[in-house]
Amino acid sequence: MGQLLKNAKMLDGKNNLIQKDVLIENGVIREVYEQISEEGHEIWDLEGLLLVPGFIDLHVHLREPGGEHKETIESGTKAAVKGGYTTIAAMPNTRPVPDNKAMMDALMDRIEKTAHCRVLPYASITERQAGKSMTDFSELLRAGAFAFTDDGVGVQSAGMMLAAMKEANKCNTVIVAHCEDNTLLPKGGAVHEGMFAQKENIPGIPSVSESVHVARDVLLAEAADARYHVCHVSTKETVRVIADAKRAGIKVTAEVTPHHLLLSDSDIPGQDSNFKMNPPLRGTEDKEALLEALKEGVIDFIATDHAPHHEDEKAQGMELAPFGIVGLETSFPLLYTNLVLKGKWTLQGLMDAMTRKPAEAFSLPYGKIEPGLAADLCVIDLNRKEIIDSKGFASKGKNTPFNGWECSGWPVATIVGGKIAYKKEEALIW
Ligand SMILES: NC(=O)N[C@@H](CC(=O)O)C(=O)O
Ligand SMILES: [Zn+2]
Ligand SMILES: [Zn+2]
Repeated sequence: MGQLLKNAKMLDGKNNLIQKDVLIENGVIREVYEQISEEGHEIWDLEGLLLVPGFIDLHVHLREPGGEHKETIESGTKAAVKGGYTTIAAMPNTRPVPDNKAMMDALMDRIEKTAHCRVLPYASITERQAGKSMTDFSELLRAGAFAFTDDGVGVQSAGMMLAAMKEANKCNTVIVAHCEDNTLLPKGGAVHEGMFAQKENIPGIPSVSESVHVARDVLLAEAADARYHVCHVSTKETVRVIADAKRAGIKVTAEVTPHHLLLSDSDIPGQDSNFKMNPPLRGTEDKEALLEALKEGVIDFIATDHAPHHEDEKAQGMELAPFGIVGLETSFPLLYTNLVLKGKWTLQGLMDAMTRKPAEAFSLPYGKIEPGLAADLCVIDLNRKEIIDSKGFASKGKNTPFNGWECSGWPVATIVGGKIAYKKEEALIW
């Protein structure tokens, strides 16, 4: 017996909505067709709701181990499936850092036991992410590492980055980079070096602290012939560097967050630490350049950089609070409402940036609704309106700058490997 999803609206790849049935058997998509016979199958009637591939978020902080007061693999993946995600990649800035086989084994075990969706664990590039000595890539890959990053800090030494890229090339893996040159950071920098920083007299983080690292790294990637990915692009200069690198044939991909697409430093209402993240919200010109870059494919996909922190930590005020905001439970409704419904982008473009594109960039067998692929799916009610209220989040992190925003387009069911991982009962008849 299979599960037959009836009357689903699906995107056809060209931004048209078409009605199809989807048959799942043993967790795998068996058939996608206009009308599939109901005989012998369990029927899930979607009544014209949108059926899409489960979202993929390759930049998530789950905080376990060591930061369980902020988030756990359990709570973070619960937030993920509520947001429509079926695959997420977990950043290694935990305590301890997954920088050896024993740690990676333990992490894989926790994922296996507690995760509600697929979790791909990053290993660190350097031991303890200290930037000094490289981890054992092949051993970590054998233990299950997805790719390598020191996210949370930039790899300061060009020599170390080049060595890591050469090793990545040998091991057929990807270097994923948080780009930030510490020598360009002011002491206590908390927001973008721009209007808001000036007005509030807060030390500003300059755009060049990001772009100079990206410029360095694409040249290193060229020298090492490595696959290289840029995390959370925030500046127009970074966009220009990536566009140039792609033109030169360098194997670079890049991501952008929902918050950098939707907010700039002019939207920061005052000293509210829910608007403090790294990289910071930049100027409006940066924000516009990021959306253009995403539409043109200079930036490849969207990642949330879900970075939960405890209320008490965030309550320390703009200058002392840790960097980071949550994103898993609000990304699609925010982007659909503020980009698609406002005519700035197509639904197909947005969907690809959250499903097919991240999968292709990292050669993952997900991100499409096709026979033979895992039944990782999300059902969305495009007409459902809700006001964002972090009190209701599944995530332990309530640190969002989007509280009170009214959005349409809420995920109402998420299916991972053919199993229902999340279902909003009141929104569905099945
Ligand atoms: N993005 C953030 O503001 N914070 C991240 C670290 C990071 O992504 O660099 C975190 O771990 O809290
Ligand atoms: Zn980062
Ligand atoms: Zn991050």
